[in-house]
Amino acid sequence: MSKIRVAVIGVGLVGSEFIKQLLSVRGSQFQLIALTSSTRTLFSPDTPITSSWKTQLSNSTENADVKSLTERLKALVTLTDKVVVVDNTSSDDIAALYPLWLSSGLHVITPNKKPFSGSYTLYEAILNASKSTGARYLNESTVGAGLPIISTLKDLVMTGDKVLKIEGVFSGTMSYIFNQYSTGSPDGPSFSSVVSEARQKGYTEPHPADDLNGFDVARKLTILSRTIAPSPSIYSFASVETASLIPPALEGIPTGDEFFARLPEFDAQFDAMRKEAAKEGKVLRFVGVVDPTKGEVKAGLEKYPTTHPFATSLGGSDNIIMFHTERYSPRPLIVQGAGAGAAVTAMGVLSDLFKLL
Ligand SMILES: NC(=O)C1=CN([C@@H]2O[C@H](COP(=O)(O)OP(=O)(O)OC[C@H]3O[C@@H](n4cnc5c(N)ncnc54)[C@H](OP(=O)(O)O)[C@@H]3O)[C@@H](O)[C@H]2O)C=CC1
Ligand SMILES: N[C@@H](CC=O)C(=O)O
Ligand code: NA
Repeated sequence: MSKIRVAVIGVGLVGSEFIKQLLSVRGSQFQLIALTSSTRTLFSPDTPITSSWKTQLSNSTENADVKSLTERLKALVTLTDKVVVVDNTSSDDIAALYPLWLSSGLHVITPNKKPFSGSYTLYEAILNASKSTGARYLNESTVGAGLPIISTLKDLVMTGDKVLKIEGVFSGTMSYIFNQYSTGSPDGPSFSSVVSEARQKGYTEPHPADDLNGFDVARKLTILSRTIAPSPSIYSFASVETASLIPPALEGIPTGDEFFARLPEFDAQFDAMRKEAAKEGKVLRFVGVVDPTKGEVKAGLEKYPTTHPFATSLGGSDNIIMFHTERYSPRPLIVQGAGAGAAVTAMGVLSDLFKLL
């Protein structure tokens, strides 16, 4: 039986859950052979990595060295056995290695948005490297976590449907925040307290400012645009028209902890926005739009009537994504459900691994 050998890079929230789910697949053709944290590498092609992986990794004497790991992984690729790198980091340095991995015949699976939403030069290098060897990259969890968003979009495009517009709530963090914060009532919990809850629930990016500045949504919109048709017209996610929620005084704060310490200073500012929306009979929701027909890609905070589906049907970290296409018109194809959190994100990553079988 041919094998798929799996090397995991990044063993944080999603990485740990992915390992747990992977190790519980019964009768598996998958063999976990390597782990890399930001400080340690464990390369173990012969001795199984087990549910005691944390101890195995911390007992490893090898410092983290992804380039040297890459060389060893390359040597394991055969005509029948695949080797896949699962990147569970949010690192740009790791993203820069995708062309090397793919051109070395290593498949790549990831929830990391950075490789696909950064510079078009990197994105093009990823596409070309994948084409040159046939090694695949799969990134379902980059948009809507485990929800079938990328696979649905690929199916629509591949079968000749024309995408007219994709719109929705693309951020689990923003969804959670505004579902709790803006319910149509002028009062409620403080803004900083609900952001803090979103972080505790594992919905936020490693630095929560990356959610609140809208960049996470801008990255997802870039990925969707490029999945419809690769084009340098969005040179990077920074070209997306994005309305940040970060008060100017908190821009550029280096750590999440410092950011949280100062966020309560701005609760009154957010409260005024909530009150204004409630006065109009509306709620606040952070939405994104990709409109290939108008060439428009944008993300920002909008007001919706309390009867709108974005107000009535979302709870928790739900994403809702509406695909308006030639075939799905005038009523869109809609995907909805939890769009952040370790369990559903790791499930999306594992489902990509099954696609390699
Ligand atoms: N949480 C969620 O709901 C979702 C997350 N994602 C994506 O999943 C990815 C992981 O998120 P999450 O698990 O929440 O974040 P975490 O911060 O919990 O995990 C990221 C891990 O990557 C490690 N890391 C960073 N750089 C390197 C490196 N160069 N080599 C090896 N390891 C490294 C970090 O180690 P250290 O802490 O030591 O720096 C950390 O353990 C991100 O790209 C995120 O955008 C996607 C969808 C949903
Ligand atoms: N921080 C992101 C995680 C998933 O992509 C979000 O809140 O949606
Ligand atoms: Na998804």
